[in-house]
Amino acid sequence: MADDGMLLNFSIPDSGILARPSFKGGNWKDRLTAKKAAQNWHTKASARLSGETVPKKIVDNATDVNRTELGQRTRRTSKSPELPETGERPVKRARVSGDFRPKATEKTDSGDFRPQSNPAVTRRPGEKQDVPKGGKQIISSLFTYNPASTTKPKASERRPDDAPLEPSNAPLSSELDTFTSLGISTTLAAHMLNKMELKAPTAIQKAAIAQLVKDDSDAFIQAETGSGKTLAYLLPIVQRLMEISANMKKRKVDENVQRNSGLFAIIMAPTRELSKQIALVLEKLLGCAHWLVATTVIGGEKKKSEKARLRKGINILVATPGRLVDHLEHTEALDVSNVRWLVLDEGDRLMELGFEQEIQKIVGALNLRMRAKKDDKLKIPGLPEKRTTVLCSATMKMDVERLGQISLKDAVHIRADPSEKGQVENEGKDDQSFYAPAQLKQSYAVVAPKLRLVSLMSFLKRAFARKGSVMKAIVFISCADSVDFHFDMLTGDIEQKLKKKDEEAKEDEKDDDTQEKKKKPKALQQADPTKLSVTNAESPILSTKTHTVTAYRLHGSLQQSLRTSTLAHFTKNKEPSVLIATDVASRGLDLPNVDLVVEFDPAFAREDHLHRIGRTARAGRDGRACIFLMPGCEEGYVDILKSDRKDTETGVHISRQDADDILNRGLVTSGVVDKNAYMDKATDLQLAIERWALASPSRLEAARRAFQSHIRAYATHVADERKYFDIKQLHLGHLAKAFALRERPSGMKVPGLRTGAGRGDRTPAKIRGATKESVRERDKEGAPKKIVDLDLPDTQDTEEAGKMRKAIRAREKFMRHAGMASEFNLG
Ligand SMILES: Nc1ncnc2c1ncn2[C@@H]1O[C@H](COP(=O)(O)OP(=O)(O)OP(=O)(O)O)[C@@H](O)[C@H]1O
Repeated sequence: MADDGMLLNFSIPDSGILARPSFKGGNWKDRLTAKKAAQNWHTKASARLSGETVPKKIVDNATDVNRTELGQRTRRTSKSPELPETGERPVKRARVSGDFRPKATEKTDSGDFRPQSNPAVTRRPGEKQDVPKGGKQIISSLFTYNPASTTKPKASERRPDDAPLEPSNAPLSSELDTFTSLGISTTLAAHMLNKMELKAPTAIQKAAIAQLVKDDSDAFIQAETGSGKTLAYLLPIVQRLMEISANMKKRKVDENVQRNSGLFAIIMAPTRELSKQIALVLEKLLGCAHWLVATTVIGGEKKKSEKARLRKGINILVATPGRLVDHLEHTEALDVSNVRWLVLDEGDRLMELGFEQEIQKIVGALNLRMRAKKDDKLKIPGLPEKRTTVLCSATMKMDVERLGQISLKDAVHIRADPSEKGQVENEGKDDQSFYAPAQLKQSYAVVAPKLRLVSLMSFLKRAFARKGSVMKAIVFISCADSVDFHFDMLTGDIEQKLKKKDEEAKEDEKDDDTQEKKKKPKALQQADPTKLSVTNAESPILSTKTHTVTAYRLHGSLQQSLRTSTLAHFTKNKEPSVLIATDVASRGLDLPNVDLVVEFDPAFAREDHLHRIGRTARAGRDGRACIFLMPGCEEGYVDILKSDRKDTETGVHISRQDADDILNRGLVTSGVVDKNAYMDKATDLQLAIERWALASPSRLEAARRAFQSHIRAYATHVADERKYFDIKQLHLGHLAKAFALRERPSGMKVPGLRTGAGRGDRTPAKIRGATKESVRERDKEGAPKKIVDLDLPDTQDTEEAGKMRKAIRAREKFMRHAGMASEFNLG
């Protein structure tokens, strides 16, 4: 065969065909450890190639960083050594607390194998490590031992629902549907058009206004979130009062209704924020009837100034129940004998929060004083003889029936006419089914506990990547401590830690601390978790070169004035922003331009979920919502969410995302799916967050508190849904990683967690033999905090145990509600 002139160079280098990888990143010790590990493997691999047998090395499956300085994670890059097929681990791997799974070479989610290399951890020299007394730092790789999804995504779930959907809560578009056609005066309608830009009523407004303007029957207004229920009850009241006023003028009884003519309407709402919001809408409406005066009496405000306002005279009062009862008992000037409209906004929430007694007291006082005034000669002409009570919510069941017994008589159930555009035909359907707005695009993300934190970051990074794609987002988190932790992290200098990951020069190490301080942007230094006075700051990790993203926090432990100013700031901010909040922001709040709601922690009940996602897609606008679920029993919750819309065969369309998609889209900018790239980036991010948390004792403390509170909150899902949110299925060790923690949960003394060795059954909710006091947490002042005690009896099958469990659940529910009441700082 003729020589074709090509020479193939098959010469083998002296080092052999197995090139030694070069290691970058980590400090010198880390690199040395990794290098040794690779050398070790290299020797074994060479020996195998030459047919020698290698004695099996017994490796410790727990790594103690107190003992061993952990090496730089051996990345699975093209430079990394390939995995030996024997299943031997080249280096030690870390074991996650409570993780007793096989120690052999591990299979990743995608089915490929990754070496159980040194744990993915680097401790920066100079980092202060607040390691628990006698405790170990448990470090695990992000992508190992994650539970696999138990469900297969359906083809339809894989694609986002791009079809434009008819909004179900938008104003009606027919020319015939006007406010005046419903009995609203031209003055009021013109005012709404000119000053509030409200042209036509929504479907629920059409139904409610027509009823309440002409009739004094009690009513039960139920419509989906963002459908304009506030105006549905406010407009008829203002209209009726304007009519009475005009009537007085005509009969020359008086000039007009004056502020001292009497209190005619009371509107009660469960939270202070909602009360203020209602008062704001009312104030705008009263712009065309300035002689009518409205005010608020809510907890957290100065009682003295409220009393002064009540003394001057008020026609419409917006109140939280606790404060109203207080004034009824102690403020003589508060005369309720003329009250003819009582509105209970978010009626179901009022009952849930245990305001039954307060409502009973208020209704009792109104009845008593109204009767006493019956024969009064100085009656206001045109004032109805009977009081109308209106109950209002997007979700109402069970408790509301009880509320109805207390306050409603022969109530009319007002719902949107199903023949209106976008409305759901409810005929023959469960009367207690509630819907999310039809145009709201929903998705769920299946994310393993260890990946939760990086997935959230990636999700938000992606959402805010392009300016204008998402302007405002709300992230719902179960408890205040966790909100603080996540807010602090979002506003922390993690990006800097990420950038610095490869700069491991010794000079750097020496003055690491000072450099850290210098590089901290001003805004970030403010965002100290211990300083609750800071509720907004720039988020470097979400901001891009072209725009800044601001993070906000909101929860019930913040001072009322801060809560109010935070919401006002978030509302006014024209730049991209994200609000990290507890359920304090879930009910009734109308925050403009919220395009995305993320339920990072699922709501405690399906109704709460509907209210949360209802913060977007309001009044016909678009919106997106995503709920994070963990693989396993939580995935079953999707079926519940799908049943939220029963007008279609398949239920509501909810698309699915997996952690891989989220991480790839959020962290890898090339757009190409590259498993190695996103895994590396996610690991870097997780490490940067862990280093950031470890660098400050106060942050570490905040992370632990957040983790503990999260577990406690998890135990308070309603009984019906506990099969999806089963605390016994929670892998606490993995979950701790989502709080940037490297310590054993048992060492943290999580209430409800069995401490010590032998946690084989991993049933943290069981605290057999534990006294309440032993799991009771104390607040800063040393006062015992409320606890959720889930102590279940061992004899679960006996009738007695069944009864006991019922009683315990009832108590839990109470505790939850009691906890929420304090969370909201109500009344
Ligand atoms: N007729 C209308 N035309 C246009 N926008 C309206 C109309 N009525 C109300 N809105 C707007 O719709 C938004 C939602 O109204 P509102 O807060 O009353 O909803 P809701 O039904 O009480 O929601 P939720 O159940 O979440 O409390 C507000 O921004 C309000 O200004």
